[in-house]
Amino acid sequence: MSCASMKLPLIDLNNLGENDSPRWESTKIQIREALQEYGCFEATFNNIIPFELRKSVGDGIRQLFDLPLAIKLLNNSHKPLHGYIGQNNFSPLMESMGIDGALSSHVVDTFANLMWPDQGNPTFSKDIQLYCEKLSELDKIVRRMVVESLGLEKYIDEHLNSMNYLCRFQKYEAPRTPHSTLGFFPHADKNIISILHQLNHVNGLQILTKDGKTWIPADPTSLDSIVVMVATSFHAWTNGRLHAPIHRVVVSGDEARYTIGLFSVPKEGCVIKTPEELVNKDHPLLYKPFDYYKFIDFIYTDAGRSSPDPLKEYCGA
Ligand SMILES: O=C(O)CCC(=O)C(=O)O
Ligand SMILES: [Fe+2]
Repeated sequence: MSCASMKLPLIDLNNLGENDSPRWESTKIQIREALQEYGCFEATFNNIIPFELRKSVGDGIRQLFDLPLAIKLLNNSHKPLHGYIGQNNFSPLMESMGIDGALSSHVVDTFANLMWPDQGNPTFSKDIQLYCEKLSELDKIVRRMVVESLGLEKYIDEHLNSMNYLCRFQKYEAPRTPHSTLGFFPHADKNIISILHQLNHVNGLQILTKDGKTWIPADPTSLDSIVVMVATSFHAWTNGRLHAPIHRVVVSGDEARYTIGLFSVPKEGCVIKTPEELVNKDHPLLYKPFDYYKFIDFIYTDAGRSSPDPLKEYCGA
């Protein structure tokens, strides 16, 4: 069932101050609780992403999806889910594109030159870089707080340095029917942390509660707010202390939905290994160390596709 009256925890991340300040410490507790119980929260972060930047990013992404299909198909990648996805059988209303390594100006310029071959798109490049830079700060704050809250300060640098950032843009075509239609099938993300930002007024993201009974609408309180979500590999690293929620997108009406996501993804060759400090009698080891991209390859095998819990299937302890 879907429950319109339930809401995600709302956490204000403006003016956090230094590590160890009272605001930092109290926010850390809120984040840890939200990620344990819901696997996600809604963050207000409006001092960090100016209104003009959000608007300009939104305009750029509309222009991007309006490009001819032959151009959009040039956004390809050998990694699954990193390049263009057209209206596929699983999610026919969705179209999605990605920039792998979006904090590098060279990477973003290369993408823009591919999409707009005449003269690139300097506004788009500048906006996306700045935007990803800002959202990556948010990702780092959240990961630092989680690691601190687990008493694992000594792992912070290693943890912060072992990630790349994948930026993805999503468009969900308006179904133009009165009833709700699935825009993105139910799934848990596989990476570390996903940050999702809805760019227009068309809602649709829903998060399944931990007990699997209720879909909570993640409708943003304001267009400045952002959803921060735990993905499977972070759930594994924390030995199950953080929940990686199943989520889906359901759309209705006559207007397309646009979103942008920034995903922290382990670097190539990175092995996810639960720190020994998190394993004890009450918390037996859930997953053996695994190579992130080998796990992703497994998901696309027959065994991976048919498993309700592919990580457990792949490397359950
Ligand atoms: O577009 C959205 O709101 C959700 C996208 C999503 O779940 C994903 O890209 O993994
Ligand atoms: Fe997702």
